[in-house]
Amino acid sequence: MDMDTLAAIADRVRQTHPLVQNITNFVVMNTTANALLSAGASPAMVHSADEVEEFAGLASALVINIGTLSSEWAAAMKLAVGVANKRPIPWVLDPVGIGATTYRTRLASDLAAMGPTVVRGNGSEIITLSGSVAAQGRGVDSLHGSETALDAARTLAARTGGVVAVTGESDYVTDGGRLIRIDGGHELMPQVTGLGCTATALIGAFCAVEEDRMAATTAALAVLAAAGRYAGSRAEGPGSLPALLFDALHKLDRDLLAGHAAISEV
Ligand SMILES: Nc1ncnc2c1ncn2[C@@H]1O[C@H](COP(=O)(O)OP(=O)(O)O)[C@@H](O)[C@H]1O
Ligand SMILES: Cc1ncsc1CCOP(=O)(O)O
Ligand SMILES: [Mg+2]
Repeated sequence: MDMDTLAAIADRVRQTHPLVQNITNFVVMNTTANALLSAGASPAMVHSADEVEEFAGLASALVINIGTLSSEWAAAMKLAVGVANKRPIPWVLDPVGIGATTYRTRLASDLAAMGPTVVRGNGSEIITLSGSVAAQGRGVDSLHGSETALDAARTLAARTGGVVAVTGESDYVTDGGRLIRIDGGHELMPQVTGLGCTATALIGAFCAVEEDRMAATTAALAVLAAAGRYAGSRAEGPGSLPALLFDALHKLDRDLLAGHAAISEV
């Protein structure tokens, strides 16, 4: 997978403005919408059970993020996923904070059993969702480096039949067989809430324009890694990072991508 291929996927998002439906958490709605817009996609935060199915009939991709759950939202998520699977359109699962409570763990497992096109989580979330060990994690932040979740990621991908991405200092993407590593980003990124959710939403947008889900997921994470490194090196701290990150996503081209992110097949 070369940078030209990945940059071409990013260009396609910019040219076609895919409509991305997000059922996501209250904390990150604004950040996620701005990141999607900066990358050229068209975000819509639509979560009421009264309209999620109709909207999923129009969207080019669906993002399901369990960050701030309630039973009403959980029901709406399952309705929207039902439409996504039937059409079909790609849908991406972010199991935010799985392991923190029994309810959250059960819902994330139910959703994973519905066949997400891609699951994206941090190390602790992917380890817990894979079910290889008892619930891990303390909240929404990871206690595990991404490299410690690689076996779990492969196991989970084999079970869902889709792609699994684990993020952290390095990001990894697997379909259960191949494993791709993405380097870039910045140490300030985990100090800003919502950048994992941003990664998940970008994966949704990129899957809307690229059938090869390994390539789409790698491209989305490489774009965020490059924009994050570029923005992080110019930021004074976590306050200014989001604004600089949106600017970097907006101006990202092949050279910025190749100069600030690295891809390798592991
Ligand atoms: N130490 C780090 N150095 C560079 N990039 C990082 C680091 N930690 C996280 N990132 C990046 O921040 C984004 C969010 O990842 P992560 O923090 O793992 O998600 P979450 O917010 O869900 O825990 C990803 O693009 C990831 O590559
Ligand atoms: C802090 C918080 N609490 C519930 S959802 C959420 C946001 C988590 O976002 P991310 O995992 O992208 O940092
Ligand atoms: Mg997260």
